[in-house]
Amino acid sequence: MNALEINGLSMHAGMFRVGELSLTIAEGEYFTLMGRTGSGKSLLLKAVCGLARIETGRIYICGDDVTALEPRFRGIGYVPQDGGLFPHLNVRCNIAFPLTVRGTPLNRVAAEMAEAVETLGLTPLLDRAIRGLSGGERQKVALARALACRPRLLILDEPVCALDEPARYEICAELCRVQKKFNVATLHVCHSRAEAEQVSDRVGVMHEGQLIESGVLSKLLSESGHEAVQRLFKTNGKRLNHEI
Ligand SMILES: Nc1ncnc2c1ncn2[C@@H]1O[C@H](COP(=O)(O)OP(=O)(O)OP(=O)(O)O)[C@@H](O)[C@H]1O
Repeated sequence: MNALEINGLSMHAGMFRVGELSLTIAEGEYFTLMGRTGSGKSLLLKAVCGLARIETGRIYICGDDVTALEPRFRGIGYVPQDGGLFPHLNVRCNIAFPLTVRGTPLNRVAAEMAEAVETLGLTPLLDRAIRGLSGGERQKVALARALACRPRLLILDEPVCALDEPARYEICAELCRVQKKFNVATLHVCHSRAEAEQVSDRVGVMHEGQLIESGVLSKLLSESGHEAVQRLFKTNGKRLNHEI
């Protein structure tokens, strides 16, 4: 069974149109979505999360049709670009937040979040305020929060874009390790070929609202005849590790 299946999705925002677009991500697969700025990646993520209205198509998560479901019932762990942490809550309360809003009994919250906390080495930070954490620590907290509810699909929107290069590498290595440990299918938007090479099983390329190519990155690099794909990776490859 696929972790995510999108069939014939179309939507628009202002004058911009996405689709029709179909995509599948297998159970446990790490899928990276790339594309020039403004190609529609964030709109697609919002549609999958249930934060934007679609016009046609269906979205299935682990076989369940979630097209009409509210975001909180879709079983998605979402890490937005800026981490989206609550500055007035400490690390522990940030990670616990999705469990408490789903009504997890208070005496079960610590146990439910323990694996995510331990896997990401966050135990020493639990009582810290969000202010004062490093960028990498914030990203780990955001990731632990997304994993605490044991999502069926993890969605990461440029999760390391605010970090310097060594920190990006470290957090991406951590992402791979944690993703495998939780065996959670992952949809990760990024702009860096180096990042995609480090984490992905497969890569998809969006261009002007369409998913124009998807596959193993090395194959896309050597075999794709699509001009937009070649242009994307040519620019990206020359300035490896830099955003386009
Ligand atoms: N609410 C909106 N109203 C009008 N236009 C929108 C709206 N949201 C997005 N767009 C437009 O849709 C297009 C795609 O936006 P989107 O944010 O999905 O791009 P992206 O590929 O995620 O870009 P980036 O890599 O820069 O984050 C852009 O031209 C954007 O201006």
